[in-house]
Amino acid sequence: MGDHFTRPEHGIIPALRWEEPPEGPVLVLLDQTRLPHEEVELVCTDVQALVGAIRSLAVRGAPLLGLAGAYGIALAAARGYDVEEAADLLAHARPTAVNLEYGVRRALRAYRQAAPEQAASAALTEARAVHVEDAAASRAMAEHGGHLLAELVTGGGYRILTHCNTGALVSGGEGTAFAVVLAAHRSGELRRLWVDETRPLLQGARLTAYEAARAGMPYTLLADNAAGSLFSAGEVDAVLVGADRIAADGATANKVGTYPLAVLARHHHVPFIVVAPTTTVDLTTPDGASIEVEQRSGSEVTDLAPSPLGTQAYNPAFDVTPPDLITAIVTENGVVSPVTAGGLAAVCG
Ligand SMILES: CSC[C@H]1O[C@H](OP(=O)(O)O)[C@H](O)[C@@H]1O
Repeated sequence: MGDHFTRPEHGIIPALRWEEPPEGPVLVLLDQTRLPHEEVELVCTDVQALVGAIRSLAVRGAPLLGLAGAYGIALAAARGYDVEEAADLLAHARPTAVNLEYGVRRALRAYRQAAPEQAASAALTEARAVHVEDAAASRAMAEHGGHLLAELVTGGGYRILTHCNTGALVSGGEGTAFAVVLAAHRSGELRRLWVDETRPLLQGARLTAYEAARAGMPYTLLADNAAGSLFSAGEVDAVLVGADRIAADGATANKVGTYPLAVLARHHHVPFIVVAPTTTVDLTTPDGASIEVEQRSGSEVTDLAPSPLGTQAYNPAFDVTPPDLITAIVTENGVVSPVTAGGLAAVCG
C-alpha cells in the first residue's frame, strides 16, 4: 500500500481513520493481523465488517476499540443502518476491554439526543471527540509516566520491559505504556526496551517491535518465558504495561502473561506500572473476579507454522493482576499509587 497521505511523526500509519469518498463514508483500518510484513488497509462500509475486524484483532487495543465503537455508530447512522442493532453488535464484539462499550455509548447517546436530521452528524462529532480526547490522554500519560520513572529509577537510563502492544496501534495518539517509553527514548533516557513476544498472537514480536524499530529505539525481543531470567540478572528497571479493564479496586485485566510479570516484578523489587486512560477504568466492576476474561479459540495456540498441532488448548486472551502487585497506575489525570479504590475514583472524578 502506498503512502497516499503523510505519515505521522512516529511513522506509524493511522490505525483507524474516517473517510468520506463520493460513494459514502467509510472507516479505514490498518489490518494489524498483516503487520509487520504488510501494511494493508481494510475499508469498512458496514458494521458487520467492523465487528469482524474487531473479533479478528485486525483492529485491537483497548483505547482504539473505544474509537472503533464510536465510529462504528457514526458509520451505521451515516449509512442508514439500524443504529440500536449496530450498538449491540459492536458493544459485544469483544468482552474484556471496557473502552469498546464506552465508545459505543458515547456516540449512541449523541445520536439519540440529536434531532433526527442531525443524529448522524452528532454521532460522528462525538466519535471525533473521543478520538481527540484519547490523543490528549496519550500525551498526558506520557508526561505523568515520565515523571514517575524519574522518581522510581535512578542511576542513568531506563531498562523497561513491556508486554503486548500499547503504542499508536492501540490509540488515537501515541499509545499508553509505549507512549511513556517513546517519550523516554526521545529524551535520551531509554537504555533498553525489552519486548515480550506475547504469545500466542505475538503482538509484541509483530507490533511493538515494528513500532520500536520505526522510532529508532534500542529494543530487544524476547520469548515470554525468558522474562524471568532478565529479572534474575538485574536487567529490568521497570515493567510498563497497558490495560483493558481496570476494576474499581484497581485489579487490572491485561494481555495474558501480564500477571506473571507482576509476580516476578514483586519478587525482584522492580516497579510494575500500568498505563491506561480513565476510559479503561470501570468503576461499575467492583474487583478482578468480576472482569470477564475473553476466551479465544485454542487454534491460536496450536495452529503454528508449518502445520497445526491438532490438540486442544486453553487460550485466555487476558489475565488479571491484583492491585497489591501494581506499583502505580498512570492515567491522563495523574498517578494512582498506592493503588486503592479511593485513589482510582479520585483520578476518574
Ligand atoms: C493499552 S490497550 C492495549 C492492550 O490491548 C491488548 O489486547 P488485544 O491485543 O487483545 O486487543 C493488550 O491487552 C494490551 O495491553
